[in-house]
Amino acid sequence: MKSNNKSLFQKDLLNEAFRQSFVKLNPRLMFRNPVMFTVEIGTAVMLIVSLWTLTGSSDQGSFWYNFTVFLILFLTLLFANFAEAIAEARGKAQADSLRKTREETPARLADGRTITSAALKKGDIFICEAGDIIATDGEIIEGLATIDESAITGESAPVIRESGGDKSSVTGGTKVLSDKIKVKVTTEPGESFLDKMIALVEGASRQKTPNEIALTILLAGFTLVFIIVTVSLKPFADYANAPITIASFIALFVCLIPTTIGGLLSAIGIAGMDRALRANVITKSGKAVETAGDIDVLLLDKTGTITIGNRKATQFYPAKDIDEKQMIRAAVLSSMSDDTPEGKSIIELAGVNPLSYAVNAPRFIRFSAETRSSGIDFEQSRIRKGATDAIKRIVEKAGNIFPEEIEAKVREISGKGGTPLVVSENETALGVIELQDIIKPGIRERFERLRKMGIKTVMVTGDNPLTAKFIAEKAGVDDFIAEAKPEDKMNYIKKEQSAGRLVAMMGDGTNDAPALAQADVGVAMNSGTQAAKEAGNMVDLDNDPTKLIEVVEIGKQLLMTRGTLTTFSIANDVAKYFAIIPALFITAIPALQSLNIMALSSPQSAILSAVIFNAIIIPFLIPLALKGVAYKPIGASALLRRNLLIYGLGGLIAPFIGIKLIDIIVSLFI
Ligand SMILES: Nc1ncnc2c1ncn2[C@@H]1O[C@H](COP(=O)(O)OP(=O)(O)OP(=O)(O)O)[C@@H](O)[C@H]1O
Ligand SMILES: [K+]
Ligand SMILES: [Mg+2]
Repeated sequence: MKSNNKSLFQKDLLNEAFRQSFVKLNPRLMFRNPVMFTVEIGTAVMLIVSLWTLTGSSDQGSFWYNFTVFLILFLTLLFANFAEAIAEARGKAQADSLRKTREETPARLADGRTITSAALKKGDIFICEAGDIIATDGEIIEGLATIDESAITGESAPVIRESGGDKSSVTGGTKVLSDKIKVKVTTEPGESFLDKMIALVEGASRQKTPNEIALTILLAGFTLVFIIVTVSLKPFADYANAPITIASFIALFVCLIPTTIGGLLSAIGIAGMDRALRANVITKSGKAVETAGDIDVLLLDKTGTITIGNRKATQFYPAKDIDEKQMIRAAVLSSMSDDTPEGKSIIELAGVNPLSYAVNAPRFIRFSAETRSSGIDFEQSRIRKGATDAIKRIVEKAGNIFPEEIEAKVREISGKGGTPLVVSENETALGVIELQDIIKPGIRERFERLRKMGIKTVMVTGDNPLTAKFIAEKAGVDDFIAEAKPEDKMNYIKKEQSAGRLVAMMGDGTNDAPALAQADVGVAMNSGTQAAKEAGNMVDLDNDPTKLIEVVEIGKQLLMTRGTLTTFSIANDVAKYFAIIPALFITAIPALQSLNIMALSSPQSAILSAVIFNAIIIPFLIPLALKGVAYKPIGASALLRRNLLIYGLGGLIAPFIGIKLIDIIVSLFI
């Protein structure tokens, strides 16, 4: 997607949008937009009035005048439809490029048969080797491979995906560059990640967000009020003996109601999701993008998010009376079937083949974020390795003493930001393994930016408080939670939410799924596990944990664009009253001439100029609606002041100039 960033108005998109502008005139579609729907009724009435004047009746003015008003209103409708259509067309173009990625590919099953990707069902297992296109979404159950994901991310650097751990997901349409993997299908045909995304970006499943619905209702309310205002002018005009033509009534009404925002509202929403997609973030709903704009707290994982995530064993520290060989044996045996990066790195550091230790009928205990330990049972041996507090509990529960020198070593390793893993055999502590991880470069600056936006960052980790503190300070997060189990993350989110705060969370592991689901904005990494991706409401194709910063900016930009264009829309109607009201009453009440501050040449020219301005302001603002107003992290009130000045004052003044200029041109013709 990054690779085919399109310019705002491409020729094929324009053609499609042009066609859709007419299709959308269908009153049944128009009805969803109350402001433009009333304009459509006004347009129809003007067509009837124009035809009526052809019968020779002259009290409504000439055919050409009435027909011109009709044409301008018709154009207003087309412009509003075009705004929505061009926003949708841009989404469709993205869908097409995604669709290319999803083309039929052969899949080689584990039993040697080859079938087409469309026939793959959930649970099937297929094999991919260097050069193969991965047939559909799945999880690697065996092996490791470098994969080119540029088809979906536009990023050409290959990525590594491997079984076990939190980087086991593969996406259909991506290409294996080296090695061989066994993949278990995780989706039913037609429901793959790409299928869902295509439906989404095509707008098929786009629903109005609650904010958008609220604004639509508000605008409908405005429209109703102005219908009453316009209608109540009638007795007033009769009393003043100043008959008002239907064209004048409708022109006044259309200028009074907020047509600018009414015409651009839905384009603004579509463009927001589109911008997220361009940032390589797939959003399951427009609501998530908007909510992101209001986030107060951001929860981040430590391992893999703030740090690179390949925690590597760097040193074995045996306890006082323990032989190093004995400790290494226990460390290696406990990692025999531990395919986490931690487990693999322990075997690597030991440099021993685990099979060289003969063990009978082993039972492996896999690592879980719940127990924070892993290990092996065989014959008379129970070997465990894990977080200090987890192992300490095991040791002390059996009535054994947890050695002081191990406690000291643990503190020392943690104090430097390393992760200590304590090894025990038969409930006796044997020593400590030091694991190290690297803080991602540039992360501090990114957190600084979040702080300027007023967002609190909280690091959550299963690691001990000392390690957590070290990393938190180094990375520059505002707060941290240590020794957190999966439900702790979720409970923290609940607590913040009950205090009225909106919480975002990024995660990739299955253990993050409950928290991702609970968060107001849950962003899962595309490389993450299937459970994480299903629980969140956004997926980041780039697997960049700091992507939330961009998502927040896109959300803020969306909310701001909607707010400023609403302000603009209402402000820019004021000049139109000054154009139309004097024009209506000028003959009956000459005193109203003083309101004609633009010195418009004639009543008819004034009315035409106002409706022309009202129409062309919509296409004028389409680029702004699609690109969004510029976001600057300068604090909410400064931003509001700045926008009110530009769009409020600008919206007030611009039409006085615009209408005057149009009047000069129009007066040449009438
Ligand atoms: N393979 C493993 N075997 C045994 N213990 C482990 C293993 N991997 C990690 N641990 C221990 O379990 C703790 C919790 O791990 P977990 O993956 O839940 O959190 P984390 O990786 O520290 O933090 P994050 O939530 O940021 O991923 C780790 O801090 C470590 O002490
Ligand atoms: K208007
Ligand atoms: Mg982890």
